[in-house]
Amino acid sequence: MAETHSYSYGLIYYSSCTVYVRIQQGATIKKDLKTKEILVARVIHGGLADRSGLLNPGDKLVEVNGRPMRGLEPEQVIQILTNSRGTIMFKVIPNLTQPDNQQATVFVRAMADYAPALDRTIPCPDAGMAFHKGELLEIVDQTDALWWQARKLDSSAACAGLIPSTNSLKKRLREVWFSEPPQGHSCIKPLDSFDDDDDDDLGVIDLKFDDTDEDAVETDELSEEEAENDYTRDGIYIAGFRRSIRLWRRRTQSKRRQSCHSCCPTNSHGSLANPYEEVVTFQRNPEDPPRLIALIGPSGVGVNELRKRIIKINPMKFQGATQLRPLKRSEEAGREYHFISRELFEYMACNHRFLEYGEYKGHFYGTSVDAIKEVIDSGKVCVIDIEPHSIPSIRTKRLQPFIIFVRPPSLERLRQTRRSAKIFTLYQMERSFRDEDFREMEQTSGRLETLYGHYFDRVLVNEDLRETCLQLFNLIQHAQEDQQWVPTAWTLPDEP
Ligand SMILES: Nc1ncnc2c1ncn2[C@@H]1O[C@H](COP(=O)(O)OP(=O)(O)OP(=O)(O)O)[C@@H](O)[C@H]1O
Repeated sequence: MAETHSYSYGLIYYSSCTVYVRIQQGATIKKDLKTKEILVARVIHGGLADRSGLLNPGDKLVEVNGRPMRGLEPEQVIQILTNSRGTIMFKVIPNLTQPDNQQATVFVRAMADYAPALDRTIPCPDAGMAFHKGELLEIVDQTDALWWQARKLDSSAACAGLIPSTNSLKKRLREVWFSEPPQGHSCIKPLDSFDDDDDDDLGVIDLKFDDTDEDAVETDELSEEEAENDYTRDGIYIAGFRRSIRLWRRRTQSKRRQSCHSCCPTNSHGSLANPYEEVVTFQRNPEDPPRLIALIGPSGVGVNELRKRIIKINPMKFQGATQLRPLKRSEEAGREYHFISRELFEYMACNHRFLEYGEYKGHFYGTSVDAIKEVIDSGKVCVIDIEPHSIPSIRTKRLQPFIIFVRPPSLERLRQTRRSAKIFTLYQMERSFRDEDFREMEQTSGRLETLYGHYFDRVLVNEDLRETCLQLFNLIQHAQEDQQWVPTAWTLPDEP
């Protein structure tokens, strides 16, 4: 049965099969279709009725100002209330079999959007509470299997609102998902197919290439041996992201973007599994390994630059994760890369041991979870730059990542601050930024926030490089030392 209700005495909302009405602020009533009696359906947490303690679900509303209620329709009851002036007297027969409502409050992070106004199934749309992905909710009542009551943590509203239970929301998301046109899963590819597709990509790109840029073109002549501003300090090797990895990212960018849309856990299909993620406040014990710091941002925004700078400031405290690749003459095992056989690489890829992997010029490259863990276990803060689709792989109890999204400033500020900056493109190693790069950065940034924003612990606007570096430094400290909301699963003891 659906519910209708009124915020004040004057407002009535109801749907056709509805026999619930909200009286005053904080309760809904319903008509029992068998007995024709008017009952209190629900008491809204924090509302007037709840605070008075006088009304409970199941109470029979016998009279209002001396007028019998039996046989009336809920909207007639509301009309009576609307027309009443001064004190309104309710005669109520209490429901003596109150359900045990002593449940613990649960905190969750919404992993899907919800709009009561668009939900045909909500019993009482006016009592519903809209929320967006990423918002923290305090669930105060779960007595009803289908509809819970919750408050937003960052809201000052005293009154709770109706939200769908996990199962109701899953059902609704499933309906939405089935009504969407099917998406191709281009992400499901055997390892070997990367090479061929990359060549295709290059073909397309070559056609688009602007002649005036010829001098700067390096495409396939890019030196693989070339490290990128890598250097050693105090005997510690400090690496930026290797060019080969970044080139691979560039080459496969369009495909990975597609795959994000069709099968990433942030679309309606993915959130089906867990539309509410239970969370708790968490204070890291100083004795525990540091939390992983993961930077995410649109290409060119400065994620790699920030990461390198932070590590350079204090290489004894911060470190990147060593990547895996076949050994070359000039390289030293365990410095830029760890080296493993192709068989082992494929085995690790199949067993989800990489956060990210790819192939460039016949060589596989990857960042393994073990490499990150190695840094963390050494007591250093591991700072990595990841692609958004890798977020679910790192959101584990083992790594406990603090995810920072690096957002570009306004177009105007980008033009001003990036005058001497060089963009790294598939066609050219380093060229000046153009307006179209800035616009693409802005669009990608918006898309990433829409798709993945609920995973971001903080957003950092990279305007002035020195200032952003300082802010990043402070954020990293905050991640390690201050209390935060994290998935409850991270705090549970390991199963034997
Ligand atoms: N705040 C800033 N002000 C000026 N220049 C910046 C700023 N942030 C980054 N840059 C410069 O912008 C360029 C691109 O930065 P970076 O290489 O870190 O991009 P990215 O986010 O890692 O993207 P990609 O991985 O695609 O290269 C570099 O030349 C970097 O020095």
